[in-house]
Amino acid sequence: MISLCDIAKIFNAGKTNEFSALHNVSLNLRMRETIVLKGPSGSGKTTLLGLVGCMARPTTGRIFLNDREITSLPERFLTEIRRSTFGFIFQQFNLIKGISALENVMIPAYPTGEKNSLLRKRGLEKLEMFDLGKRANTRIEFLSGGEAQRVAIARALINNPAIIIADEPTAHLDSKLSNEFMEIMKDLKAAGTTIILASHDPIVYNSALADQVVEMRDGQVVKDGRL
Ligand SMILES: Nc1ncnc2c1ncn2[C@@H]1O[C@H](COP(=O)(O)OP(=O)(O)OP(=O)(O)O)[C@@H](O)[C@H]1O
Repeated sequence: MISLCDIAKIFNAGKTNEFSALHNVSLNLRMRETIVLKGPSGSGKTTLLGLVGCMARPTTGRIFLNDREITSLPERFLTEIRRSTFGFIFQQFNLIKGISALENVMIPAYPTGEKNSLLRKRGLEKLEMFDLGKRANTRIEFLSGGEAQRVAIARALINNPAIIIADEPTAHLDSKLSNEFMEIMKDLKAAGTTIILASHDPIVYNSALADQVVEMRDGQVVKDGRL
């Protein structure tokens, strides 16, 4: 279970441009389920994903990951939890041009300090999961949109995360690729992965995959429904 207790996030606190991005947010997210954060642009979805994924800390409130309070942990522990527990998929995939699909997939695993040959093997396995073994040495800019999407998912899986966090993953995809993305999420869920998606795409929030849909507006949860 991931529990958020009375979370607030204030940017630029004490300055003239102080902004309250999240307030009074309390949520329970169950492991092995699929949770969708839904809401208009600026409602706080990305900020919330960042807190859950240990990329930032709340200004006030506490976050528990499987009963361990993570909010007050020193930075090096947060970094370790982030690396070992979470896989991230970003809106425009954030793949690095000029290097190969395989090198992109390996990037989140470099800090583990594992031998390069082992990392390459692991990266290839992930690419092969998505039928991309043949494209391993192809530079990112030569891949199709669908291939790039699957490389981004393979990269998120390189450290075998228990939790996948995806921020507007279908925002730049056509309906066919969006549905393909959800099919891949379905397989990951079946394998026991917890999936947290932020999206205002009906293909995502109306998906049968969603166990919980959290609706956000102006930095607050306005609806928290289990389906
Ligand atoms: N580092 C920051 N400094 C100041 N304000 C920020 C910062 N990050 C986010 N915000 C503000 O917090 C609010 C919530 O942003 P957030 O990105 O979480 O919303 P969102 O629901 O994910 O929107 P989108 O769908 O457009 O990504 C926005 O008004 C944004 O401008």
